[in-house]
Amino acid sequence: MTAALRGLYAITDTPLLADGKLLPYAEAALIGGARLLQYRDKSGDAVRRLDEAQALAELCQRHGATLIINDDLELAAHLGVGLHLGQTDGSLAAARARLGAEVVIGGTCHAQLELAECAVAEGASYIAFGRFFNSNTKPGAPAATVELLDQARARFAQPIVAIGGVTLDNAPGLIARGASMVAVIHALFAADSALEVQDRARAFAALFD
Ligand SMILES: Cc1ncc(COP(=O)(O)OP(=O)(O)O)c(N)n1
Ligand SMILES: Cc1nc(C(=O)O)sc1CCOP(=O)(O)O
Ligand SMILES: [Mg+2]
Repeated sequence: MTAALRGLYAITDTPLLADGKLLPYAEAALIGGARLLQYRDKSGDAVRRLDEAQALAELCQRHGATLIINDDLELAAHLGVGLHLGQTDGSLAAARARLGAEVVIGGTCHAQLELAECAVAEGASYIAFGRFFNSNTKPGAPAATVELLDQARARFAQPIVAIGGVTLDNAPGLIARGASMVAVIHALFAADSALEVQDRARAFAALFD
């Protein structure tokens, strides 16, 4: 079945979800209504990465959500799940050829429609633009404006992901301008409890009703 690419896109962050928070907080986001969950881990610890990604794949399956692996085609291929690639993370076309037609593959397009043209031509399932606001997680990411969303929506049929400093306050403006999904780390997972994550996820998800 093709994944519905609309709604809350939760992205994990290893430092933020240390001390045993990864699985309970990820599950809370899924219970709250996140439709996509990205495993974003920048460590080189292959054993832990495989363990964690496998556990997240089971959680996503249980909650009817789609798991996306950041950066790592081999891990995505091993688990048979989705993949997100940035501009320096390898060929999107090669990833599509390897993972097959049905798997969700996303591409980072920063604030450039030309990058989105390439991503679509190479088989991206969604195109991601950002950063729209100040980001706690990635403050140095190139900045994008909301006007870009108008242009992207007019030009592309593919679902559009908005990322970077997205909060419950600013997400409605992104959705109104054409974002099919909002990708969130800090405003979702920088929380004192799993219950708080669940409440925040539910509030993000309700913005798409
Ligand atoms: C949904 C989504 N959009 C953009 C990114 C950023 O990808 P990238 O530019 O490769 O940066 P890293 O996340 O790898 O630091 C993303 N991960 N997810
Ligand atoms: C991983 C990432 N990529 C970005 C981009 O603009 O491409 S912004 C970003 C960080 C998103 O985290 P937060 O919700 O905490 O700002
Ligand atoms: Mg990357």
